[in-house]
Amino acid sequence: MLDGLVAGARDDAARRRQSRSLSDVEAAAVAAPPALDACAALQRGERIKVIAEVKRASPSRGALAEIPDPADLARSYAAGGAAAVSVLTEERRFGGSLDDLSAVRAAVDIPVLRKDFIAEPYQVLEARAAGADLVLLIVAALDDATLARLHALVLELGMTPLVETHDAEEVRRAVALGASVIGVNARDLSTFELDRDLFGRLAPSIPDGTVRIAESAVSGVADVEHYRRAGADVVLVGEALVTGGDPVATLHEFLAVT
Ligand SMILES: O=C(O)c1ccccc1NCC(=O)[C@H](O)[C@H](O)COP(=O)(O)O
Repeated sequence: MLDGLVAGARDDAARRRQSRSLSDVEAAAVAAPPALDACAALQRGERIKVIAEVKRASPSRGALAEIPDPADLARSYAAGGAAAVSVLTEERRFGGSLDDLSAVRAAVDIPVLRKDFIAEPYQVLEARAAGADLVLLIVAALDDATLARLHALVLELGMTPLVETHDAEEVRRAVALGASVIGVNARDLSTFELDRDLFGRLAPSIPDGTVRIAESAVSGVADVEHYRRAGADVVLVGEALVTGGDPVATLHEFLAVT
């Protein structure tokens, strides 16, 4: 499944490159207003922090929510106290786009994450050009050399890499890279099964001082409490916010967790 998602994202990037060359996107990335300090925004606090996701659909769940105006949803997330907004920009299975990212960037003054299947420098440059502050790098999708190259490029452009892991070996690779923000995704990318205890098993291997993010599988406040007890500084939440009624009220519930 992951290979297919990465291949699709690469094909889509190649198509966009037909109308926007590497040098054009590079110039736009350099000219974009500076990225916000996402690492500072996500540092451990007295209360848990939330990255709130703009998520229309997913391979595991199909269509989730219409979201005609991602900027409006992002404003609600910011009003509810989210520390950052995640925008799924993958087009085929998640129904997202870089236009969504640009619209969200223009609407909020908190950090914005490009959540996609990033495998090439062109996609990192696109992210910066669209105003992203954070870029997802999925360890399972990248060999060490590519991971290091993309990680360095994200930093060079002033953004923060969110390095996503699924097992102990991937955490080891993320730590070896010097990642300052590491996510553990509870969703198995092959079976889509959710394991809410995975974060707790892997978190002790993530060095102190690193921002530890528990990604996926929050369906209610009990899951946020569970992740916090296991050491999460931040939870990344999609489905529960886009399907749960008033996102501001849901965020207030989650953000009360100490
Ligand atoms: O959500 C999926 O089905 C999915 C499948 C394959 C790769 C990635 C996938 N999701 C991306 C994410 O990591 C989540 O959107 C994000 O962590 C929020 O998860 P949730 O709160 O469970 O919607």
